[in-house]
Amino acid sequence: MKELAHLNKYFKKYWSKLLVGLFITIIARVLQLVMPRLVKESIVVIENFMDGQVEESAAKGLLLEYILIIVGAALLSGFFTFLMRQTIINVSRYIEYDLKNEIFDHYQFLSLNFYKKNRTGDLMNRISEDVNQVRMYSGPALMYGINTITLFACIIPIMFMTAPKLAAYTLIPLPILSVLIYYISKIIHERSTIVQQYLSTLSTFTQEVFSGVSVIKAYALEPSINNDLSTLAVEGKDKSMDLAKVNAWFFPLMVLLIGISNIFVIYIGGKQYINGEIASSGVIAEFVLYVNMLTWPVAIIGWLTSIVQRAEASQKRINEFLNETPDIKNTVFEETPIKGKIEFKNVTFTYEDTEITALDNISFTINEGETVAILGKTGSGKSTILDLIARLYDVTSGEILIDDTPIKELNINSIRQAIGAVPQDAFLFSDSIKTNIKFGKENATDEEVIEAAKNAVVHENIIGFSKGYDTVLGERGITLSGGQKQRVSIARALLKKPEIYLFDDCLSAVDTETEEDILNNLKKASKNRTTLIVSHRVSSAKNADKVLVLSNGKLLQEGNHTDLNSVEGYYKDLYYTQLSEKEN
Ligand SMILES: Nc1ncnc2c1ncn2[C@@H]1O[C@H](COP(=O)(O)OP(=O)(O)OP(=O)(O)O)[C@@H](O)[C@H]1O
Repeated sequence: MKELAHLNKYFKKYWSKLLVGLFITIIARVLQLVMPRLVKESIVVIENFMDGQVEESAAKGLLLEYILIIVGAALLSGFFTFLMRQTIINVSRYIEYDLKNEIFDHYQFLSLNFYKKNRTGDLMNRISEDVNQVRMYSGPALMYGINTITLFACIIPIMFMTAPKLAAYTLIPLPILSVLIYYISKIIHERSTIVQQYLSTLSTFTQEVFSGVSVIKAYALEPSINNDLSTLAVEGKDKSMDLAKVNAWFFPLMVLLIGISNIFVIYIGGKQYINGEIASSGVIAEFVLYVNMLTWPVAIIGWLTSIVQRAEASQKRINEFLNETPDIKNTVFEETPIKGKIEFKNVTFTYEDTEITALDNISFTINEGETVAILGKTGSGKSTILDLIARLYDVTSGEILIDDTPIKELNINSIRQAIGAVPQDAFLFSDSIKTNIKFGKENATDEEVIEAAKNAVVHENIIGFSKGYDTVLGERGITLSGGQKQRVSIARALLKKPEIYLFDDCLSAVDTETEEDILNNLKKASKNRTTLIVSHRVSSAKNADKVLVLSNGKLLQEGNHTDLNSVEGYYKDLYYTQLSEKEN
């Protein structure tokens, strides 16, 4: 229960509703007790009538009175049971809502490293499946727990007061039922976890197949994919059958044990009645009803135990993530406006997971408003520089200064708000083009969106779609070409009008002519704004104030186009190679 203590703050939050639920449950169960007692009284009345102790009309009157009370109590008990669910189960839904929000908020707060260490499926599972297990504890388990305790507390003393020996014999099979249900629930849980795992493997597999359907068709992989799928499906079916087998034991066992308890009541009660140890056969009927009322709560003890164990395990998994702290910590809480000067001082950076040193003792300065192109072979560390400026990672050694202040002494939100980043793999949400562009500035007007799209040279493409800017993208809509995606992503950054632009190889999928147009527009749009353009093409570097050439994480060359073109080296070679490619 140590892990589940995390939920206590929520129980405290909703304590008044839970207290009301507790009272309602007690009332509902007490009302339920009216029926067995009055059934016994009715039989006593019939026995007395048979013995001639009561007149027919008086007996009929009493029976009618008892029937009406039983019906009234049953209706009231039903109504209170409804209220019980409305209070306690509703509280568990509130707790589920709060817990999901808490986890989601925490996820957003964590650094990129956390997402690299953990698989998306795992993140999703903890916020959905695990929270669901925990909800079973905070709702149904709590409700049935209170229910069971109340029923036990009321029925068992009544039984012992009415007929102690009969009560003792009748209750013997019930703990056995409880233990059996506990073991069966445990096996059911183990097997259903395996079935769940198969289902999730199957859905991940099919999801990947659907996403990569073009590759599968192009390589005619359908037969082998079908084979893999049917192997997975057959294994999943076998596991489901295993689960169905134990599930099938659950109710027959319950019925068997209730039957045994009933036989005890009738046999021992019957003997006691014959011996005169109990006054009326009505007691036997009363006890049969008690046994039936107790069976479900007794069975539930086993079920509750396994629910609590499962919830504990799920909450442990949730707590593991909730206890994660972000690697990148914001220690400055007031806003720190950014102008745009960037300085790298002997920066070395090694990725924790791969232990690849992406940047090795790099130093350079970019003045406010300057445009800098970063060139270099693939894997030379260009994107890493941009990630470090956005403080997605902290440097391993050395220092990054923004506006002459160490980056760690600046508010992390202020830094990110001052940045308009266009990543290498443009990511667009399954929403309209307009919403995707407005991601950069939520309150932007339509005119501003159009202006940004024009500067990114994608406006003509957008208005070519029948729904224009309202065209929905992604799974629910159309698929943009690689170049169109990149340009929508550029429009998003331009709309933001940030102090620092970070363009990460974002023109790789557009033709050289469009690239030229975009670069000209960028020049205007990014005037007086610090701009870093990572590229493989010299065309992106020609107009830059400065060019940085990287090789294996080291700074190989630094200078402007003219400087670098006048010395032998990577830049000049690249320039002439690309020039001759263009001419050819
Ligand atoms: N998230 C990451 N985790 C671990 N290693 C990484 C990560 N990103 C990059 N690397 C490694 O760091 C090195 C530098 O990568 P980086 O992406 O900065 O290069 P790049 O110059 O931008 O390459 P490209 O031109 O292909 O985009 C590479 O060896 C890469 O494998």
